[in-house]
Amino acid sequence: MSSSLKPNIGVYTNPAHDLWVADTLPDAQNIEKGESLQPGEVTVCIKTTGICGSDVHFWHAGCIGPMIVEGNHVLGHESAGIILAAHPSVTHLKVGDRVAIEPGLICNECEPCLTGRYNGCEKMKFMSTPPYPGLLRRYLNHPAIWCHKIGDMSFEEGALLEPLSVTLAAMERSGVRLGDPVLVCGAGPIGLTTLLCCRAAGAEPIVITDIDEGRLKIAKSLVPSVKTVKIERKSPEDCSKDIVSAMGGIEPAITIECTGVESSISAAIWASKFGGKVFVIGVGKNEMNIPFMRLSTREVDLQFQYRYSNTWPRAIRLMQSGIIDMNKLVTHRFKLEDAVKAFETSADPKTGAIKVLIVNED
Ligand SMILES: NC(=O)c1ccc[n+]([C@@H]2O[C@H](COP(=O)([O-])OP(=O)(O)OC[C@H]3O[C@@H](n4cnc5c(N)ncnc54)[C@H](O)[C@@H]3O)[C@@H](O)[C@H]2O)c1
Ligand SMILES: OC[C@H](O)C(O)[C@@H](O)CO
Repeated sequence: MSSSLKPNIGVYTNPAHDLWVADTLPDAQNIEKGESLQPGEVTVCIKTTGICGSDVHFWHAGCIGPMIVEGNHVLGHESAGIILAAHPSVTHLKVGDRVAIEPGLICNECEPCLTGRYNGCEKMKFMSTPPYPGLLRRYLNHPAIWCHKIGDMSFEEGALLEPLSVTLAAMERSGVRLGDPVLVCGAGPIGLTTLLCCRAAGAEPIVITDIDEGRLKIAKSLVPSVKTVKIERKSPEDCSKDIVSAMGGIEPAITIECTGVESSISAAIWASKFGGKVFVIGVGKNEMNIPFMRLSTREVDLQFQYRYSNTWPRAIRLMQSGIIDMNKLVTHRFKLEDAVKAFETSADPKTGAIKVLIVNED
């Protein structure tokens, strides 16, 4: 290990909506003395971290539903880096290995954990969801089992495995098949990743919606065959007519909803074919009005996703093979020391930011 580590710094927010970079744990001196690791842990020098909409939300709103920022809180859960030290009990990772970090630490005892759907673990410590500090730091101690080797993949791609994981979980449970007419609502990072996955899965035709023309242009540049619909101030039922028309008169069999906005979910329900499915990744208000009788009389399934489980190995294969290329989603890069600028850029729609990355240049 290097004998002169830089001080460990992290990116914080608090209930007063401040955002700042300051010292954090583990302390660099303790890392150097080899005193900071518990059995099963490794120290990772984090190289790249993506900013997620939820990070911006924790900063601006101070909460997501019941997850509330109550003190000084480190953000970030989309990270990749290099192993700096390993506890002697760790056998499958060594110093110098490049890894992507899965941010959720589970209890391994409850029914969801024991049946492989560990995203349902009630005791999940999801790094960056209060009160568990996030990954936006220079150095991190993390259980080795939640560090996935990425070979020679770039750290940027390693960081993008987390949003890809969200979409892969949705792809698996929504059951998109070859030739399915698919609607993707929202062309943010998750919607665009979903678009790439639906194209790779052979969905056809694919329509993507957004209220922002710029984001629809990016969708078109990623997947030229996609049909785009700019959502105007119309009723959800009228928006659904625009969607079906863009699909060439075909009603979507599956919608992957990536906004969490009530009117968008409703439009997707109105557009769906009899027996179709609206699969909601987006998160939104605690309670919503949706066209219940349309769901009922058209036997449209409404399904939801909460994070992911067992997606990283699959995501790594897709990224490494080039089947999914998310590099074009990266619009901005900032140094860790400039994280405040990075967050301001990510939060400002005028910047055209899609995925903003924070890079530790050590
Ligand atoms: N379920 C999960 O585990 C999980 C994980 C990650 C993200 N999410 C959620 O997924 C959603 C998408 O994430 P993101 O990072 O892409 O967010 P984002 O905010 O960057 O993107 C959402 C997009 O939806 C567009 N939009 C807003 N209203 C719309 C409407 N009425 N019709 C069509 N488009 C509309 C916005 O312009 C934006 O481009 C968010 O709600 C996020 O919190 C959920
Ligand atoms: O990808 C994971 C998600 O962003 C998180 O669940 C976040 O929304 C709340 O913790």
